[in-house]
Amino acid sequence: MGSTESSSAPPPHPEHHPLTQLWVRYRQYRARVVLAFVLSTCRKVMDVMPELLIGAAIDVVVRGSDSFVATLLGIADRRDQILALAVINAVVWVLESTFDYLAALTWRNLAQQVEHDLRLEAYGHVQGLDMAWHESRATGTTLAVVNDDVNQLERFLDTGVDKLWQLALNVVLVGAVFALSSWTLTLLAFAPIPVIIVGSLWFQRRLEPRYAVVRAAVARISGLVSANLGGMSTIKSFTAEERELERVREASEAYRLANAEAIRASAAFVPLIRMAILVGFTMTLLLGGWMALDGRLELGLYSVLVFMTQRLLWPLTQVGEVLDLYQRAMASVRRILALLDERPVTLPGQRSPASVSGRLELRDVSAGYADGPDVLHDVSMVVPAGEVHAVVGPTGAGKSTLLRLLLRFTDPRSGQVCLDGLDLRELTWEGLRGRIGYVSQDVFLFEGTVADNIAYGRPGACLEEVVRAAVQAEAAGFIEAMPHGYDTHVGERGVTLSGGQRQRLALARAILRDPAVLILDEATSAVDNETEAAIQRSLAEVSQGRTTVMVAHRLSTVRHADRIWVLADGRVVEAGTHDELVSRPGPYAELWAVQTGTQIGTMADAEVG
Ligand SMILES: Nc1ncnc2c1ncn2[C@@H]1O[C@H](COP(=O)(O)OP(=O)(O)OP(=O)(O)O)[C@@H](O)[C@H]1O
Repeated sequence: MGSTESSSAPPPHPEHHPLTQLWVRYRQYRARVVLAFVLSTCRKVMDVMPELLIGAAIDVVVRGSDSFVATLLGIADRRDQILALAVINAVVWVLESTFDYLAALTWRNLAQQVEHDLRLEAYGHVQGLDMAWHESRATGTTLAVVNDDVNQLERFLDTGVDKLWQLALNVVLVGAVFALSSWTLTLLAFAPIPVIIVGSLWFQRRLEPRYAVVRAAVARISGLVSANLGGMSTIKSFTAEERELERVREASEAYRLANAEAIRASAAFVPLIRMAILVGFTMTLLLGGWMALDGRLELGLYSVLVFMTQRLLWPLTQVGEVLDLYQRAMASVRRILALLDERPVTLPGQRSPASVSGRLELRDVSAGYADGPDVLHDVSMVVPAGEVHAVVGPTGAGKSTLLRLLLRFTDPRSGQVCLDGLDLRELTWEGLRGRIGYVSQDVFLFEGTVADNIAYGRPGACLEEVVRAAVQAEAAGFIEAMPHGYDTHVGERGVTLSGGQRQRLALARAILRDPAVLILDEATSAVDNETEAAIQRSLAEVSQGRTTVMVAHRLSTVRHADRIWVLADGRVVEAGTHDELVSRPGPYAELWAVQTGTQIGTMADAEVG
């Protein structure tokens, strides 16, 4: 859904009713929705027939050759008339069962299809939103929309819409039978309906905000639990289990109370409706009976109307339940549509050059987050194609922000970032990110095998290529030592691996991509000195012919870089080779002295680690 057809539909007005918005947005379902309504209607028509047939049968018994059936079908014999009614009855039941089956099939398949498509659309949409959007929103909140809210709509489409339609049809069809029989009884039987409708609308208005609160409470629990599961080691290390349990208890209690509020309102509905029904049913029974005794109403018709009053009014007790489902679904649809209406700020460009040399340039770049102050100020730097450059500086200096600009996770507030002289904003995602191998500070591994995780860098890579990348990233040794080697399953987020092992897998993944640009954000911070030295050697090899930008705290990691950029407070304060920088007093030389434990200026050739 969505990607093709919904995008060609005119954009629905956000203030329109959620169902109208769905109808406008997803025109591909319209034919199936209409078919489902037609089948439901046929089923309902068949459904009211048996009562009419009972009335006709009583009429046959009472009036014989003057009966309605005799007149209509031209059958004189009473036994034959009853036989004819029995045959019609059998046909009606078979038809009803058939329509019932087809209607249920259509509604349910539609519900499943919508659920499937909407979930995919919502997830696809979320993936397209800016990193800033993701960082500002609890994962669980988004999860609640993609899972729970989409399910809620499915439940409504599965049974709710059909039930609502059946109720409405019921009123119309039974109303027609009444109207054709006796106006007095019609008025009596229908008298409670306005009470029921006004009551329903009143309840609906009261329920709506309550369900919005319920949905928000669900999202809160989901957000909290998913964040806590991700941070379990921190919770345990601070023995904060009790505190966290308490926070979840509070969130769950808020959900329970919100639900209790909604239930209190919805549960009062049915008893109210029952009282209204009592009046209508009693009046039909009483006055209809008197009219039959007076000979003003045929006996057959009297029995039909008594049954029909039941049929008319009792189903209306379900209005509360259906409205319940309806309100929950509408609250969910609003949230889904609000998510789908989120627009990414960072949009891809149109260009995707066939080949890229990898020259990077920042021209007077200033950048920041949301409404906050600039965290990079007028940064200008050039990384010629094929060179290895490092960005160092104290924590909070803006190093990661600079890397984010290179990947276009965010755009500069002013200035330009260019690849091969082209502003990154002109490039497609594939044209930019497709050229980059990125190893982030917080390595993300997927549920799957080691080989799968490395091959993520280039789907379709053969095992030989995967192994070669692993060797280059100094990962082959520990992978081969694992019980199943490359087929070893790494748990969610790679929790079964050490930090250093995860980093090396991520490096192998980036190398396998064979990118023009390699971006490493603290890519070797978690490995020991020996492994780091080994990775350095392999990096020297893999960075041949590709531009590499690396951020590192450990200066020993970057000392062989072609150029080192020193950032402080969001500005470039120094730049040069390691030897140049250590040979003159400045922040780099100071940092180097601190890290090697030597005097400034005397340790240009110091070996570290
Ligand atoms: N997602 C964000 N939203 C708002 N501010 C942010 C965000 N990420 C970073 N910052 C702020 O931007 C500034 C620069 O942060 P950045 O992560 O770029 O520094 P860094 O040099 O990489 O630090 P570190 O060495 O600790 O990783 C900091 O003041 C930080 O608080």
